[in-house]
Amino acid sequence: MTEDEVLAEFRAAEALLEGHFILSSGLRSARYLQCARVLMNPARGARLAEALVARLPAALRGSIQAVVSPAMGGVIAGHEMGRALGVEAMFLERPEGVFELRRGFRLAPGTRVFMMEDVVTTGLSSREAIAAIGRAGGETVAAGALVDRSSGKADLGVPFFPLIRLDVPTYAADALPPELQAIPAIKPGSRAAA
Ligand SMILES: O=P(O)(O)OC[C@H]1O[C@H](OP(=O)(O)OP(=O)(O)O)[C@H](O)[C@@H]1O
Ligand SMILES: O=C(O)c1cc(=O)[nH]c(=O)[nH]1
Ligand SMILES: [Mg+2]
Repeated sequence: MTEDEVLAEFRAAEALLEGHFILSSGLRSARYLQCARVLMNPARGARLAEALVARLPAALRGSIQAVVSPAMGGVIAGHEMGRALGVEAMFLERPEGVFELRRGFRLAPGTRVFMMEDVVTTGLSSREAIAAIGRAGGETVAAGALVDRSSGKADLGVPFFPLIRLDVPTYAADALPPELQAIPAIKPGSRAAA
């Protein structure tokens, strides 16, 4: 699947939003990739996961033993990656503020994990997820995301395979351009405000 074909899936899902958004990191942006709208169509989610799996080096692909993803945004993306890779998919959640495996999910020591996100902006959520996988005994051998909007800046500490890379500007809350200052901000994600 080409970058244009992936973007066409996002457009068809009405997932390319414009406005004034408060991101998980607290940064602001005039654009938001609403992956939940992409993944609400199971066939579309499966197509995108298969496209990402097809991009993984064969040796890596064959070595992955589990997919782990950070809730909420990563849950469906991770589940579809598990289906495409033929391995189990689990998710991390943070009801007490720090990502952990719950619900009986567990990793045998040394399990080779693919960490799957929906979107990477600063990479903080991904790094927190990878740290939680390590605490649970797993080894994150690579990470993926539907979208890397970090402009190539996010360093996850493991090989990273985004389906598409987008260059989308972000701004500190006290350095907004006039067009964003003029619009009320909304916060679509679920991380508690800092
Ligand atoms: O790279 P980062 O700067 O960490 O930003 C990306 C993260 O932000 C969003 O999640 P959010 O924290 O909004 O919560 P959600 O997944 O529960 O919607 C998204 O799902 C990623 O997890
Ligand atoms: O950084 C984020 O929180 C974020 C950006 C984006 O475009 N989409 C999303 O779901 N989260
Ligand atoms: Mg998230």
